[in-house]
Amino acid sequence: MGDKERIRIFDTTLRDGEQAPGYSMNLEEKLRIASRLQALGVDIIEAGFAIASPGDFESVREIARHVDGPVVASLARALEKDLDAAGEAVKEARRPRIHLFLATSDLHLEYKLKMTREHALEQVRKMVTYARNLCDDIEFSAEDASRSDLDYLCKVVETAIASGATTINLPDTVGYSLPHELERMVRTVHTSVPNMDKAILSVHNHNDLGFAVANSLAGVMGGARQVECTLCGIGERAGNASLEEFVMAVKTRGDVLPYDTGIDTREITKSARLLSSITGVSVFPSKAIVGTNAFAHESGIHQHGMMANAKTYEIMTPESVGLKKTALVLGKHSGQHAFVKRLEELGYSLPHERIPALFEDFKITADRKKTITDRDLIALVESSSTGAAEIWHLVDFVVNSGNMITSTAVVTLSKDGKKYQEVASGTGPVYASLRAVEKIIRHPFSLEDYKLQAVTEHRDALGEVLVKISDGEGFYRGRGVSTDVIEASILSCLAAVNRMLDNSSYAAGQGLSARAMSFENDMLSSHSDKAKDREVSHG
Ligand SMILES: CC(=O)SCCNC(=O)CCNC(=O)[C@H](O)C(C)(C)COP(=O)(O)OP(=O)(O)OC[C@H]1O[C@@H](n2cnc3c(N)ncnc32)[C@H](O)[C@@H]1OP(=O)(O)O
Ligand SMILES: CC(C)C(=O)C(=O)O
Repeated sequence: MGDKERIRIFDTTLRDGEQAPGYSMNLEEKLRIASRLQALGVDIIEAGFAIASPGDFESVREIARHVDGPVVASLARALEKDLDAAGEAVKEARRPRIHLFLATSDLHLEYKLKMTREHALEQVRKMVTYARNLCDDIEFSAEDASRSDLDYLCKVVETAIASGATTINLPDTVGYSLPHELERMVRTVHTSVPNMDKAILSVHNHNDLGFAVANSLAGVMGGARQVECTLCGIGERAGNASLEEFVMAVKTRGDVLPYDTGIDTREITKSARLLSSITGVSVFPSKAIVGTNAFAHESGIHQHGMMANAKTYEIMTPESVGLKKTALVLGKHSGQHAFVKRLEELGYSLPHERIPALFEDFKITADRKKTITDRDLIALVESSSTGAAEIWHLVDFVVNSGNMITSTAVVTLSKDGKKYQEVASGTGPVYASLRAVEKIIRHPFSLEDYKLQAVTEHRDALGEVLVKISDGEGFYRGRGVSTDVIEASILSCLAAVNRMLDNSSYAAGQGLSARAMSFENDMLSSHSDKAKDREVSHG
């Protein structure tokens, strides 16, 4: 680390970040973010824009009072009243800073500020001098620097430093620069402003074209030693450079980037989560570093590689950003290696020969559901066949139902490789389907109990149906699981039917239905007993 140059991290989550619609925070929330930023190890916290409102002033002042370590800054226009407010708000900070700005591009000067270049230069001289009399640490930003005439920009920077600025910030205010242009601007200011050695050069990049982090790295290569950024990249319009992306780029590519930051990267995830919980805005799942997918793998080939060596598909460890571990998410792209591993983690060491069928069921479920949770897997394993002979199988079904019509169901089952189809109607689609089953199997039964419940959360949850049927000889239970409740109902009914028919042939030999009865007794005495439950499941 010794030969690496230190880049200061200037966090503006509470100022530029808060300027994004939907990200307003109250005093208590800002204090929580500020103390998180302190734990993260940022060098400067821009706490707000003191003149903007009494609430903003109060927030800056309270953060200045509470923060211990980082510099606390307030933004100000190049106006005495703004500088007075900013100076007053940060004065109790252990390390206060006033950050004033004035635009330098002809576009902003002519249309927005209605100033000539000369007038603006004089205003910079006067206002930086004024600010320096209020505070020793003065940052001057040349707003819209990247669209400013470069010679004029250099003159403004020289004047600001001569008037007492200790940090010079060159914003790409509208995210217009390409990385090589940004680097060139910073390098030109760095090498041609005569008194540049008396101030630190800084960059502040917006993300309108998605270059904010790339431009920040380019700025550093051009000579900047302060980078302005925000948690999760929030900020005006498309946002600012994201703190976590810049910091992790510097850390991860330390082989070619001879820089270092003071950030404790293990605090990153916690910080992003706090921001999200305070603002109520969730992080885009694919967001680099802090998105829920940033350390998650769903495809079989990647999961297999990850199980062999995590470096195959991860360039940084989840622990390095404060995450516990990589997530191997099971979905339709997953393979058997990850599937078996997850089952083992859930406590299922299944015989080898059961895996292909289970995996096939898993793929069918995964085609229907967006993600497969642990509860889905448990439901799949638990509902796989282990008990009664599989006499009848579901081939397909169609139901026609509505609140103004009688429900009808067309069900096709197979037995010994032959298909059988029946149509039935009923007061609801489940009833109609079960009647069609009854017609096909030609063995009357009554439905004694029916329970439907979601086994997993979310709208695409697996539904579990538990039925109890009776043929007058005994009671038989069945369980079915599917994302479709009608299908789950038919499957549960078939599980019970197969049990019933299996038992009938047994009973025909024995002359009684003792097995069914004793099973029923078991079920009644231990309703939640998984082993019994498995005994009647349909495969
Ligand atoms: C690039 C950036 O992110 S800059 C920061 C942007 N953030 C914000 O604007 C959030 C906080 N802002 C506010 O609360 C308000 O805009 C205030 C309190 C600062 C000013 O409000 P108002 O006095 O009502 O002015 P308003 O916002 O309508 O217009 C901006 C005024 O500031 C002037 N101005 C803009 N930038 C500067 C500057 N750097 N130095 C001096 N004056 C400036 C404009 O010319 C305009 O002046 P005018 O009122 O004489 O025409
Ligand atoms: C005030 C400056 C730093 C700014 O936010 C910008 O130019 O985007």
